[in-house]
Amino acid sequence: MKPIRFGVLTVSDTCFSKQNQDLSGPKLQECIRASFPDASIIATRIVPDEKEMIKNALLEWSSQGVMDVILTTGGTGFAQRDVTPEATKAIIDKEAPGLSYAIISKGMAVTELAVLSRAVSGIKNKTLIINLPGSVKGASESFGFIKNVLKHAVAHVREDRETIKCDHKHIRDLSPSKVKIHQSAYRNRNSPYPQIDVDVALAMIFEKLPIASVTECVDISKSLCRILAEDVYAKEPMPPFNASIKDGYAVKTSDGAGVRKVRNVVAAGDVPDSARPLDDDEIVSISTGAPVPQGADAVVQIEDTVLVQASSDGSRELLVEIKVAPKLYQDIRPVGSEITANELVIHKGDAITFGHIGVLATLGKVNVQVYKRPQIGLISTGNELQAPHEELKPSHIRDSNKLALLNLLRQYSYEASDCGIAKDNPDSVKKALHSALAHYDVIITTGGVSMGEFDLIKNVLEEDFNATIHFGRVNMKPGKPTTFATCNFEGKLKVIFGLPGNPVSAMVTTILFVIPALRHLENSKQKSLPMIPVVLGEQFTVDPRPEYVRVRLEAGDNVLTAYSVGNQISSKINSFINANALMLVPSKLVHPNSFKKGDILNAIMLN
Ligand SMILES: Nc1nc2c(c(=O)[nH]1)N[C@H]1C(S)=C(S)[C@@H](COP(=O)(O)OP(=O)(O)OC[C@H]3O[C@@H](n4cnc5c(N)ncnc54)[C@H](O)[C@@H]3O)O[C@H]1N2
Ligand code: MOO
Ligand SMILES: [Mg+2]
Repeated sequence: MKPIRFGVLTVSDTCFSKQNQDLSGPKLQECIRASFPDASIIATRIVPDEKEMIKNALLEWSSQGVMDVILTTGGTGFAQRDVTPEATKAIIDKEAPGLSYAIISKGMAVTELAVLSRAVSGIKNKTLIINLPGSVKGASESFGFIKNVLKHAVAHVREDRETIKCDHKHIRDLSPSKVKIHQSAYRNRNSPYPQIDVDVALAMIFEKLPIASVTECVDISKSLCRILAEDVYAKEPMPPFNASIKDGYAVKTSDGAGVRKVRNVVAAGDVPDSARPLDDDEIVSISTGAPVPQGADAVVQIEDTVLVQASSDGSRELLVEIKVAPKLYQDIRPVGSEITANELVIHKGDAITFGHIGVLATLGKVNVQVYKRPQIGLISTGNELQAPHEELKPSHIRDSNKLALLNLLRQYSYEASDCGIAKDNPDSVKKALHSALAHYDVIITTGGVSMGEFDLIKNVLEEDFNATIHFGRVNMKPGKPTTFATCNFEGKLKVIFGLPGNPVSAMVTTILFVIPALRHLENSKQKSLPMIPVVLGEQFTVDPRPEYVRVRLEAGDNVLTAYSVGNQISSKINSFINANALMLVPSKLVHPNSFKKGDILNAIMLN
C-alpha cells in the first residue's frame, strides 16, 4: 500500500496568538513518524478555536486529494470555545464513531476524565478526520489507541482492495497457534536436528540468504559503516591549486639565497594577484595551505629566513633574507598531486569508514548510494522474564538478552527494534513472531529453542509460519541449539535466528552468525569477524564441542596473551565484563589433551 499522507491541525486560541507554544502538534508528528516511518506529513497548521476557520482548514485539506488522514488536536472539551467537533461534524460526509469510541474507552483506562471528550471522527471526500484531545499526553495516547487500525481504515477509504484482502488474511493468521503442547509426554526425547559445524552453518546462512541489490541514497554524515553501492570519482583535483606546505615565503628558485623585498602576504583562503606574477628579487609571505602566487616555484620555511627590515610600526616585513638557496618546488603541493580530476577515488563495495567520509567531504559529495540494510526485530521469550526496572517476583529473572543484544548489534553498527517478550505458550510466541514478521526482515529471538516442553520457537515457526528450519543445532559451546530459519511472509523472504536463551550463548551466536548474516545481506565483502592468533597465558581444557571461551587478551612484546575470565558457564553474563576476546578452543575429539601455556590459538576481538 502507498504510504499514508497525514495533516496535523492544532486548534488553540493561545497557540494561534503565540501566547503558548504548540507542543501537541509536533508531538503528533513525532508519533506519526515513529509508527509510520514511510508516511508523509503533508501539512501542519495552527488555527484558533473558531468554527469557520477550523471548517475552512478541514475543507481545504480534504478537497485536494492529497491527504489520507487529518488529525486535529484541541477544542474537544466542554469549554464554551471548544468547537472542533462541531466544525468537523459540519463538513464530514460520514461519521466514523468507532474511532472516537475507541479513543474514549481506552482513554478511560488511563483517566476517568476521558469521558469528558466530545471528539468526532469522520470521512470527507477521501480523507479521514479524527479529533484528538489538546494536551500533549492526551493527543499522543489517543493516537496510540487507534494507530493500529489506521492503515486498514485508509485502505477502506481509498478502496484499496489488495490491502484490505491482505489485512483480512493477517487477522485470520492471528488465529490460535497450531502447536499443541498438551501431549507433551510424547515429545521428542532426542533432537531431530543434526548437530552441524560452525563453518557449515555459516556456509548455509550465506547460501540461503540473498545479497542486497536495492540501494538507497544517504547523507554522508549518516553513511558510517554502510556498504557503498557506487564508484566515486573526483570532479576536481586535490589540492585544487598549488598549495604551500609551510609557513614561510613563496620565492623564485632562480633568485637563490639573499635579501629580498616582501611584496605582500598571502594567507590560506586568499586569492593571489594573478595579473602580477612575482618579479625577480620579490618574495611573498605565505601561510600553510595558501595558494602559491604565479611566478613563485618554491616555498622557504620561516625558520630558514632572517628579518632585515620592518615597517616603522612593525606591522609589515619589508626585507627578508633567504638564508638557504631553495630547491625547485620545495614545500609546494602541486595542484592534483593527491587526487586528480576524474580519478576513481572510492570503490563500490567498500565499507565506509571515517576516512571515506573525509574523502567524500573533500570531493563535495554530500550523498552516496549505499546498499539497503534489513530491518531487525528482537524478541525475548520466557515466562520468567521481567523488564530490567522491575522488582523481581519469585522464580523470575530480568531480561538481559534484549538490551545486551540490541547494544551488541549497535556495536557492529546495526540498529534493531524491541519486539517485546513472548510468553512460553504457542499463542504468545505466534503473536510476537507474527507482529515482528509484519514489520521486520530479520527476526532474532532468544530462548525456547532447546529440548524443553516449553521450547516452542521451532514448532511455531514450522507449524504457523510454514518456515524452513535450515539448522537447529550447531556443534559449538555455548550456542548448541542455535536455529536458523527462513519463511515467506506476505511474499517477502524473512530470516529468523532462534538463539539460545542463555545470555552468553545468545551473545556468542550473535557474533558468530547474526553479524555475518547481516553483513552478507547488505553486500559486505568482510562477513565473518577476523580471527587473530594469540598465545595462551595459562592452560585451557578441552570440551567435546569446539568452545568459544571468553578471554582477556593482554598486549606484550609483539604478542597478545590470553587468560580465561573464569567460569565459562553459558548463564554467567558477567563473564563478558572482563573479556575482550572470544577464543576458539578446538574440540577434544580433534585435540584430546588440554592446551598448554605458550600454545597458540585463534581469537575474535570483541571491542
Ligand atoms: N535436555 C536438554 N536440555 C538443554 C539442552 C539440551 O541439549 N538438552 N541444551 C542446553 C543448552 S546448551 C542451552 S544453551 C539451553 C538453551 O535453552 P533455550 O534456548 O531453550 O532457552 P530457555 O530454555 O528459554 O532459557 C535458557 C536459560 O536462559 C535464561 N534466559 C532466557 N531468556 C533470557 C533473557 N532474555 N535474559 C536472561 N536470561 C534468559 C532462562 O531463564 C534459562 O535459564 O538449553 C539447555 N538445555
Ligand atoms: O549451548 Mo549452551 O549455549 O552450551 O549453554
Ligand atoms: Mg529451553
